[in-house]
Amino acid sequence: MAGSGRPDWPSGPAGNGAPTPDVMRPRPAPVKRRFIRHPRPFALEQGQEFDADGETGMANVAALKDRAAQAALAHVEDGMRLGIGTGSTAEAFIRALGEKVAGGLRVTGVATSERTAALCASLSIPIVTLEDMPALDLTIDGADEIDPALRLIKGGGGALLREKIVAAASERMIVIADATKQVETLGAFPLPIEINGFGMMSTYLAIRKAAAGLGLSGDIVLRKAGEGPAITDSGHLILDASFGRIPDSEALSAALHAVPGVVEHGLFLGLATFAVIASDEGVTVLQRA
Ligand SMILES: O=C[C@H](O)[C@H](O)[C@H](O)COP(=O)(O)O
Repeated sequence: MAGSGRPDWPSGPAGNGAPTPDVMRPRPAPVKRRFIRHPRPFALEQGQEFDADGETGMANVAALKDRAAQAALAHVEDGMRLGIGTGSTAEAFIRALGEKVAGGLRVTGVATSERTAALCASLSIPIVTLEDMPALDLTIDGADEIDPALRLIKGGGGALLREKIVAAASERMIVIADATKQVETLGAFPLPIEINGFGMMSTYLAIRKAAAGLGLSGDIVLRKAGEGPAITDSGHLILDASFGRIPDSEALSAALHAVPGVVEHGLFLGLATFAVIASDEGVTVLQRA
């Protein structure tokens, strides 16, 4: 675009004329995870890979998710108002909850995504909206990363906004995870940032600047779903920011919230009451350090 001072953008992915800068290229599908999150307690070599569905080095990851989900179920009491999370670990919990409900447990849930709402409906778990039931007793949800202070990265499944609203409306939040999610410092998992589609390039640049002010850099990419951008349940876009290591999550959270166009980010700070972590050694409860 000669003379405008603006680079030439390819045509927009959002169907609204919004630009697609090179830096916002799609993220490759995370088929395999490199084992960098937590060297213990598994009998894996540092750097060894395992399949996302859990074939290497420790018991099937899906089985660990089930184990964490079952342990969390013990905290669900008759009559509770429940926030119900999103993702594969949350789905293990929902299936276990469905069996309890079929056996007579009475709960009323608020779903953190359309996907979760559909699964709950298929299992006859009663679901209402957060407008109908704005205060909740307990939310149970998964996470992408958990640090020793129970700070979380969430949003790998794109549900961060509703998940955060629901968690904040709950008296307690229990995080369920397999032990690969434990990290010393957040940031190996790209941080999801939900943004409004309007002015997304300006928002992207402002995020870069805010992060640079905290000494953070790295790729920030627009999440894709097939050929087009991934659209959240609330109609927004997601940027995944690979900062690598986030030494001050609170400062980054505040800096991101100050950017117009940022709807929410995947740093969950001060929301988790405790975490139920499943590994080959069993289930441990992680309290805030
Ligand atoms: O948006 C998705 C959520 O934050 C999930 O809870 C998170 O990505 C963890 O998902 P999973 O249990 O599938 O690893």
